[in-house]
Amino acid sequence: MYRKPVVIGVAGGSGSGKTSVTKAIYDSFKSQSILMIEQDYYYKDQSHLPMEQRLKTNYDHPLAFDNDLLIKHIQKLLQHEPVEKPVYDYSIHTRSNEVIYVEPKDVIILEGILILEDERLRDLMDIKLYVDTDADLRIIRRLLRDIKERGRSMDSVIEQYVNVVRPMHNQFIEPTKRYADVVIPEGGHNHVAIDLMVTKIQTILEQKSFL
Ligand SMILES: Nc1ncnc2c1ncn2[C@@H]1O[C@H](COP(=O)(O)OP(=O)(O)O)[C@@H](O)[C@H]1O
Ligand SMILES: Nc1ccn([C@@H]2O[C@H](COP(=O)(O)O)[C@@H](O)[C@H]2O)c(=O)n1
Repeated sequence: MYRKPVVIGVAGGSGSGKTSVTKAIYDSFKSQSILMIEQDYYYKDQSHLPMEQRLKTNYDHPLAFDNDLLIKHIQKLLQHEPVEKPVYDYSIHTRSNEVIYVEPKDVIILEGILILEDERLRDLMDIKLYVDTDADLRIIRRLLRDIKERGRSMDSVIEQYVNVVRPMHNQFIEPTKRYADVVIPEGGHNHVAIDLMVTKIQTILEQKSFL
């Protein structure tokens, strides 16, 4: 006998605060059974490509992601089977050799810029969130984070933002807001929205029937 997991999707532009929101929800459930899956970890494997080729990839386009593998993994977790989640290394623009063994849990949070773009992923979700933060704040946050944590230079972050991130955001990410059940302004420090989400997830968990 087991309970069907609750699946929550958290989308939003790069630097909007998706990871912060996801972590805040995760931390509220620590005593319970919860796991996070980052769509970034499911960027297509590029280990067969030379570095100069990897630098040219458009990482903000839906085709950059291996959603088939992500969906396969979610379906396994929904059937209470474990999966081996890939690990992504931003400094080499491909997956690392590691994998993380992930056990099924009662709550699964899926987080990523384009997590609401694929209808097959949306169909697996019980709740869809979109973290909505103005573009000026997003680029400032991204600049600081990518230099500190992702091994990038200021020039490369700005060049990528202007030529790729911004146009792809407007074409593919922002339009997915219409699929969201809840839009969370400003991201990780919106404690009211996070508390409301935690309460809602708890209610769904209690309502889910045992199979
Ligand atoms: N509300 C906020 N105010 C200030 N900084 C924030 C806020 N939310 C997130 N950040 C910071 O901005 C950066 C990007 O946030 P993150 O949650 O990683 O965004 P995303 O996952 O959407 O790219 C991180 O360094 C994070 O600490
Ligand atoms: N090799 C890569 C892979 C992805 N990116 C950028 O990451 C952004 C998504 O991550 P967030 O945590 O910011 O949501 C996305 O906008 C890609 O441009 C990258 O720079 N290099």
